[in-house]
Amino acid sequence: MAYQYDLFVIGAGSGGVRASRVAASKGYKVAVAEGSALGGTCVNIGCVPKKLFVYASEYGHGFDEAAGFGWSNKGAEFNWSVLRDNKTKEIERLNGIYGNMLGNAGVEVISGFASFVDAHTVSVDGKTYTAERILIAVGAKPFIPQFDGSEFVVSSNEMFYLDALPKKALVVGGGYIAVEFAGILNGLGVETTLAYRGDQLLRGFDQDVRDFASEEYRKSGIDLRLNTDVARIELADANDQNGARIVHFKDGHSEEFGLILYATGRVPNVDALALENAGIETGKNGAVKVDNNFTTTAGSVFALGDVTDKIQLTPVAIKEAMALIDYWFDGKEVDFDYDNIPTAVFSQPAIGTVGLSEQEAESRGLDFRVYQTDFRAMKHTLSGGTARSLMKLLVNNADEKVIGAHMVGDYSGEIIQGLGIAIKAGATKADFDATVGVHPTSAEEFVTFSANALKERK
Ligand SMILES: Cc1cc2nc3c(=O)[nH]c(=O)nc-3n(C[C@H](O)[C@H](O)[C@H](O)COP(=O)(O)OP(=O)(O)OC[C@H]3O[C@@H](n4cnc5c(N)ncnc54)[C@H](O)[C@@H]3O)c2cc1C
Ligand SMILES: NC(=O)c1ccc[n+]([C@@H]2O[C@H](COP(=O)([O-])OP(=O)(O)OC[C@H]3O[C@@H](n4cnc5c(N)ncnc54)[C@H](O)[C@@H]3O)[C@@H](O)[C@H]2O)c1
Repeated sequence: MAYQYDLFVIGAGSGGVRASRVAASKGYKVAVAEGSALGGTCVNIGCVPKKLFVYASEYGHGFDEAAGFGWSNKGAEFNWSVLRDNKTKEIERLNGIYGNMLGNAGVEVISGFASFVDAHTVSVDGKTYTAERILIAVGAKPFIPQFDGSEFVVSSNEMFYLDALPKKALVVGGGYIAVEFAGILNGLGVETTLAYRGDQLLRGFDQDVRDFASEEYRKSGIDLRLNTDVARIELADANDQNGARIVHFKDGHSEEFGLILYATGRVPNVDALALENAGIETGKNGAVKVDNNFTTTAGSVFALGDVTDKIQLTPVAIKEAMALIDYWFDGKEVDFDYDNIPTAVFSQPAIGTVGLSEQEAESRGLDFRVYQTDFRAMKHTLSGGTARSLMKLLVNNADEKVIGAHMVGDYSGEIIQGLGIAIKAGATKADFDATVGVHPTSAEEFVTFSANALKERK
C-alpha cells in the first residue's frame, strides 16, 4: 500500500525534531505534527528558559558576594517583566531556528494536535495523513495531585509567564523542578518555602549529595521543610482569584502565600492520542510500552523520549532518536546504555552526578571504596559567603574502575560532563591520579583524591 509519508512524527520536541530532521536528510518523506511551539518542552517551558532564569537568579547572590571583592552595590533592583520578556524573545528566536532547520531538511511541519485513526493513519484538525511509520514523541506534562484547592496552584509551565513575582512563594515537591525553581525564586528575592512530604529531597541521588545539597539550600535562604504536606488550599479573598492563597498544612498550621508551585512529577502526554485506535498499549502513568527498538505494540508505530517514561532528559530523547535512526536505516538493533548518564540539577548550588550512588553500589553488592571531600570554594574566601562544595568518587575494588562521581557546588553541571566521558570510557582511579589537575579550580579535587580522603563506610 502507498502511504503519503515514509514517517509521520507526532511532537516536535527534543526527540521528534531530531528524528524527523535526520530521517528527512536521509531521504525519507517526513511530516511532523506539533500542537504547540516548535522545540517542545526543553526549548519553550523547560531546560532553556529555566537556565536563563537560573542565570538571572544567581545575580541576586552575586551582588551581595561582590562587596568582598571591592564592588559597592548601590541598590540594584530586579525587574521581573524585563527578564520574562527577554526570555520570551529568545525562545521565539529559537522557535524560528527550529522551523528553518526542519524546513531546510525537507520536513513538512503540520500545526495541530494529532491523534490515531489506525496504526498507519493520524488525524490533525480533521484532516488525515497516512504513513508507513509513525513516531510518538509527545513528551510529558505536569502531574498535580487533586485535592481541595488544587486549582489554586501552578505548574512549571506557568512559571515562565507569570504576570508578577509574589513576595512569598511555596514550592511543593522534592525533585529536579522543585529544587531548581526554589533556587530561582529565592535568588530573585522571593521569600521561598520548599515543602516536601518525604524525609529528604532528591530521591534517587546519592544520600550524601541529598543531605549536603539540602543544607546548602537552607544556607542560601530557602525555608526547607521536610515531612511537610498540604491538606487544602483556599483563596484569602474569595473574590480575588489572583490574590493570596491560604495553605492549610497537614500538621494543622496555616500560612499565606502569593504563589504555590506544584513540582510533583511529570506524566506521559498521551490523553489526546487515541492510542487504542492503533492497538498501542500503555503501562504505568500511561507510558507508551516499547521494546528495545522503541517499537510499540503496533509494529508500525514507535515511541521515544518522555512519553516512554524512562529517563526524562533532553539528551536522552535525542540519543534515543539517533539510535532509532540507526535501526531504521542501518538495521542496527538498539543497545541503549541507560547506565552512566550524566545529569545536572541546576539548583543553587548545582548538583552534577554520573554513575552509581553509594546506595546503588551497595544494593548491587559491589565491593567499592569512596573518596569524599567538602570544602569552601576559593571564591568564598573573599565573598563572605558560607557556601561549601562536596565531591565524591566511587571506585570498584575488583577492577579499580571509577563507578560514580558526584558533586554539589558551582559549575558541577559543567564539570560532570567530562567525568561522564572518563567513566563511560572505563577510566580507573589510577587514570584519574595520572591526570594533571587544572589549578586553581574545584574540579582538580577529582584528580587529587588520596587515601586521606577515604570515607569510613558503615
Ligand atoms: C521545567 C523543566 C526543566 C527541565 N530542565 C531540563 C534540563 O535542564 N535538562 C534536561 O536534560 N532536561 C530537562 N527537562 C526535561 C526535558 O525537557 C524533557 O526530557 C525533554 O523535553 C523530552 O523530550 P521529548 O521529545 O520526549 O518531548 P518534548 O520535548 O516534551 O516534546 C513533545 C512535543 O510534543 C507536542 N505534542 C504533545 N502531544 C501532541 C499531539 N497529540 N500532537 C502534536 N504534538 C503534540 C508538545 O507540544 C511538545 O512540543 C526539563 C523539563 C522541565 C519541565
Ligand atoms: N536539570 C534537569 O535535567 C531537569 C530539570 C527539570 C526536570 N527534569 C526532568 O523532568 C522530570 C520531572 O521533574 P519533576 O521535578 O516534576 O519530577 P521528579 O519526579 O523529579 O520529582 C517529583 C517530586 O514530587 C514528589 N511528589 C510526587 N507526588 C506528590 C504528591 N502527591 N505530593 C507531594 N509530593 C509529591 C515526589 O516525591 C518527587 O520528589 C525529572 O525527573 C527530570 O527527569 C530534568
